[in-house]
Amino acid sequence: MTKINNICCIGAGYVGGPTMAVIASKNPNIKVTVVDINEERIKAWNDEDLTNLPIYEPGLPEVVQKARGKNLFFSTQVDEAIAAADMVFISVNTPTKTYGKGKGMAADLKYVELCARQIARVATSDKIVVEKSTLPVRTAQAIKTILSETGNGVNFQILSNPEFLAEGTAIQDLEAADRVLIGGEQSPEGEEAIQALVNIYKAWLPEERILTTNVWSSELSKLTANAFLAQRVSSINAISELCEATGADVGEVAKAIGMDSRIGPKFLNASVGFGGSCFQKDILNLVYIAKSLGLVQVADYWEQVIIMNDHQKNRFAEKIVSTLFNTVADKKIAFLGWAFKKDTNDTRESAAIYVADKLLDEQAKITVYDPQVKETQMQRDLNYLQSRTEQENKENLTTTPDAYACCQEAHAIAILTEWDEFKKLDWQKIYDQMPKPAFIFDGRGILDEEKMKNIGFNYFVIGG
Ligand SMILES: NC(=O)c1ccc[n+]([C@@H]2O[C@H](COP(=O)([O-])OP(=O)(O)OC[C@H]3O[C@@H](n4cnc5c(N)ncnc54)[C@H](O)[C@@H]3O)[C@@H](O)[C@H]2O)c1
Ligand SMILES: O=c1ccn([C@@H]2O[C@H](COP(=O)(O)OP(=O)(O)O[C@H]3O[C@H](CO)[C@@H](O)[C@H](O)[C@H]3O)[C@@H](O)[C@H]2O)c(=O)[nH]1
Repeated sequence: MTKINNICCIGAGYVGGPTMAVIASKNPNIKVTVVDINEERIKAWNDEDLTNLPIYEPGLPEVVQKARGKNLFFSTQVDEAIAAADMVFISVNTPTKTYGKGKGMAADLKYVELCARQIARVATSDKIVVEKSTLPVRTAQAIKTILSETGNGVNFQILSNPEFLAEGTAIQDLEAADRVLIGGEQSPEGEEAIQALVNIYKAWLPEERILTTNVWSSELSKLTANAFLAQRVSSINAISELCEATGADVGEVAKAIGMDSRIGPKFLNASVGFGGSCFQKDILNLVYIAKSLGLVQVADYWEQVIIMNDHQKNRFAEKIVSTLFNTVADKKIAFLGWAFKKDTNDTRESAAIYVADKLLDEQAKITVYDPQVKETQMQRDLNYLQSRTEQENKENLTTTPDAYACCQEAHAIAILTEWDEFKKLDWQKIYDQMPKPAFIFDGRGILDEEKMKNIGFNYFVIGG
């Protein structure tokens, strides 16, 4: 029976950091070292001041504090940590390819391959290698080939253990996971490796929530779960446009359908469009896999989820322009929120970026307030699109650390992220400081429509 004493996790990002912090805090006898090539990130993970952790995630500082320096370590010494480990998690980024074959669709596996090669180069003892990153089906086979051709007599077992945490609720998702999925080889050695990983999760999760499958099912289940979740958002967003055209209310429709136990109430919030580092990337990857296999109808079916999401972001921006008398040129538009959802500082694929880009094309002046996102990040997000010069982005999109200052003198307020604190703002005070007519475009449906209208706002909500 393989007993794990030492874990190394390659990649100290949104997944590697929180996941290993929870594994370490629940398994005090296992030494867990999280390594990364990004020195700044590792420095932040080791910062004495826990408010400086590189990731904003409720509950994370407490878990890190519990284990860090005892059995949880963050380091840039990648080779040493790999060499010492019985089990190595690969938790590096797998973004959409931006070049070559599959550009704009396939997952870029170069970071994963580099990890496999590094493990192969450094290992002198047998190891279980765990795919934590989200990967296309059959990637484990590629990793296995790289690892088994080293010729140094070291044995490797490859497991797929996709992560299902959502940002903003990562700690509770990890501590009370609906399920943990472990895919492994159907052989005595494979079973033993699976069991070693099961034992780690069993430290805090009931065994019936730990599901074991073959490797390919595990890899495909991760992509499928995200595709189904994103599909729900695009489905309700499609209905939101229909609601706006007919006088139905998308909140009421979502409640009515969600009470059907076959549909269920979760993930039915109409919005300005889903963002985040996973949904779009994983669906594009699924579409690419289907296309590569000649499954045209399957590919088209899932691609529609992305098409609908792009449409939702566009039409929100267009609604702002058309409502403001067809011009936002030189008008101040206040953005409340930049993160892709509340309770995270992550902005990857955030709808706010695309809405801002469209409004900047229309020569708007945007001011943003987000409680956790830094201005440098916002500028990076915009510059990445290459729609205009960095100087122009800097001049036309500014930030403020205060929501009231953000909204002062604004022609319109656009709510892009559902931060709880936005609900508690003094909306009368905000109204008093705006030129009239004053507009709110609630892209998250978080404000009380009647109250806003009574104050005097022209209030537009998605699906209302
Ligand atoms: N973010 C999420 O909520 C989430 C949830 C579930 C699954 N996933 C998947 O998990 C994986 C990681 O996502 P993330 O959001 O944590 O990414 P991330 O970009 O936040 O972190 C990845 C880290 O890996 C590091 N890295 C890359 N190559 C390396 C190497 N060769 N050696 C050492 N470090 C290296 C990077 O410097 C980076 O800090 C992705 O495949 C993603 O799809 C993400
Ligand atoms: O009813 C809803 C639910 C979500 N969203 C949006 O959808 C996006 C994604 O939200 P969420 O799924 O909560 O966050 P992620 O951190 O992206 O988590 C998803 O992606 C992760 C990475 O693969 C998976 O591990 C998680 O299970 C999966 O929920 C965000 O922009 C949300 O605002 C909506 O617009 N309406």
